[in-house]
Amino acid sequence: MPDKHSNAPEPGTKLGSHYSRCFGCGDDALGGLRVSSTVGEGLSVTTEFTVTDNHQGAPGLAHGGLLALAFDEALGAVNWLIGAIAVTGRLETDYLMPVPVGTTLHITAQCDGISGRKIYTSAVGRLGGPEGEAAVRATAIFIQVGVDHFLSNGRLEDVQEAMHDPEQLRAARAFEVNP
Ligand SMILES: CCCCCCCCCCCC(=O)SCCNC(=O)CCNC(=O)[C@H](O)C(C)(C)COP(=O)(O)OP(=O)(O)OC[C@H]1O[C@@H](n2cnc3c(N)ncnc32)[C@H](O)[C@@H]1OP(=O)(O)O
Repeated sequence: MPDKHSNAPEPGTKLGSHYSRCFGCGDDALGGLRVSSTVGEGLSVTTEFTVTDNHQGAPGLAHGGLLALAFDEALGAVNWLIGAIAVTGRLETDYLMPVPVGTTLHITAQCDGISGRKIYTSAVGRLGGPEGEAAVRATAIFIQVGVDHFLSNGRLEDVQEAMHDPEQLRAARAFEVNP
């Protein structure tokens, strides 16, 4: 298990978006999920995702791919706690119960360990409250990368815009512990 970084936010702290145009957590992504995560105990976060009319796959039920997105965000937020910049290498989801429109999925995500650049994480999403019945479970492996991953692979205009965005710079500073 990695140590929690000494600069990691305290439990109860709401984590911001890592990028304003992120479809999972950004405020500027049209139709995006806009989920936000809160620091939990140890190396964990909690994330709530409320299913709306726009998130349907089958009539009245959440689309599994969008649920996977919410889990990708929640699991990825764990990386803030260890000061790691990382991208999703593998994401596995188990759908245990249908998730109806109008319900809120209460997700708890945690770090399970690291090995080299790999960060192993897992999460459970419950309905009806944080102690409710488990509806979705997920595991993910994130791979630590350097900032050059985004500079080399991202679209230049987006990278440049992000580099001039004070909010984005604030998010990037949170990762400076492991540039
Ligand atoms: C500024 C603030 C911004 C902050 C920005 C925060 C961004 C969050 C974004 C939100 C989350 C996303 O959507 S991320 C977007 C979706 N994901 C991606 O686009 C990733 C695309 N894939 C890649 O770019 C690449 O394949 C990488 C970087 C993941 C790995 O390439 P690499 O760097 O050459 O590393 P490589 O040597 O192959 O692998 C290193 C180790 O990881 C393992 N590994 C590699 N890929 C996988 C995999 N898919 N599943 C399992 N394990 C894997 C290898 O076995 C190896 O283990 P061992 O031999 O050492 O044991």
